[in-house]
Amino acid sequence: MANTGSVMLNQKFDELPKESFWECHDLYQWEGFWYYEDIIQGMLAFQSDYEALSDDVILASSMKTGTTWLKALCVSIMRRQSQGVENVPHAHTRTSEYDVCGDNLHPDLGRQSKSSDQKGILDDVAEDDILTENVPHAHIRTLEYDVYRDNLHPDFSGMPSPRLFHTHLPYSALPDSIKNSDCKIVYIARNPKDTLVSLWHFFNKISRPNQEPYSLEKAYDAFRKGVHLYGPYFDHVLEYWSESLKNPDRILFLKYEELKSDPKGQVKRLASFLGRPFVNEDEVEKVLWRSSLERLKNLEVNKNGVFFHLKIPNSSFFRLGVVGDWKNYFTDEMKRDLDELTRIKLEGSGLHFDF
Ligand SMILES: Nc1ncnc2c1ncn2[C@@H]1O[C@H](COP(=O)(O)OS(=O)(=O)O)[C@@H](OP(=O)(O)O)[C@H]1O
Repeated sequence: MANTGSVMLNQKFDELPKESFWECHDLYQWEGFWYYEDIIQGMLAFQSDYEALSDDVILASSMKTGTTWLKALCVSIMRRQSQGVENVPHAHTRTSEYDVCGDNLHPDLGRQSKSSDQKGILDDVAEDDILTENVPHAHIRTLEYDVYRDNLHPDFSGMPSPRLFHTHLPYSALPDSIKNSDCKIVYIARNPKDTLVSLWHFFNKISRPNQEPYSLEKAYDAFRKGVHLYGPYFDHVLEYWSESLKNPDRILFLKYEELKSDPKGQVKRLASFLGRPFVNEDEVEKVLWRSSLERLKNLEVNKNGVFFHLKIPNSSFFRLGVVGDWKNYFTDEMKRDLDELTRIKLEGSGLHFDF
């Protein structure tokens, strides 16, 4: 079955539109969006195999829009001790590390010891604080990549509910099983200019570590045309935006910039949507601190660990995390042009990014 599928797919790949990405990867266009070949294979397996449960939570995002932060927030929210032991899905994120994908993957748990320079940060470490053990991506897996790329029928049977997963796929590419279920989806979007700058830094770091950086001008052109991993960015954002308008109880649409400007308000909104409202302000503060960039990037596991699935340093997921970093890179013309493209693409949708 799997072999037949991959033979058919190989034939199909020859017919797909193909473009180079960062001059070191091939991207294929599948139903309007651009992916690596192995991601298309993972996506097809995900689409045909995944059976959504009504209490699943699917986090979704285009790349570099706040995925790592959203995963950290959801891990922290779902594991809060104040919910009572029976409500805390103690093992469920950890289950995704071991049971879902098999435990032959040797996750780098990197459990740390307290060295004097980390002491301030690690004073906060508690039993329920698994973010100290591994990068947020290892706790909430990206389905089409970390789960289905190497496994056509992963075994989810040991996983307590609610199950938390993530996907970078556009809404149109989600399995029908998710679209037709009551399970919740949380999408995070970010303004296109910072998204592009973040994407540019990330792929220069992971794909061209010993080469000249891919120029910002080329990256800009590719982003503008929508030819980037999981692009076009605007189509991705708009699909989830319009679904969230149709179905606000099922799809929560967050913006990175709003999480930055009103962290407490937005994280309360997120916790309530997940069915885990906070009982007091201390809890809100704790979740925000545990998930903060400042803290995460200084944890030993994120400074020196490697995300075994992508074989890239955990540190590459944490950089500046500010709104408006594009101002340090864009020319006036790039700003004008991308703002105009954004205006055209989002016109009439009700969605806007004022950053
Ligand atoms: N905890 C936390 N808080 C705030 N911001 C954070 C956090 N973790 C990561 N980041 C910043 O998010 C950017 C990475 O985006 P993603 O996590 O979506 O990347 S990925 O798609 O999962 O590879 C990247 O943004 P830039 O700094 O602008 O590059 C990260 O620095």
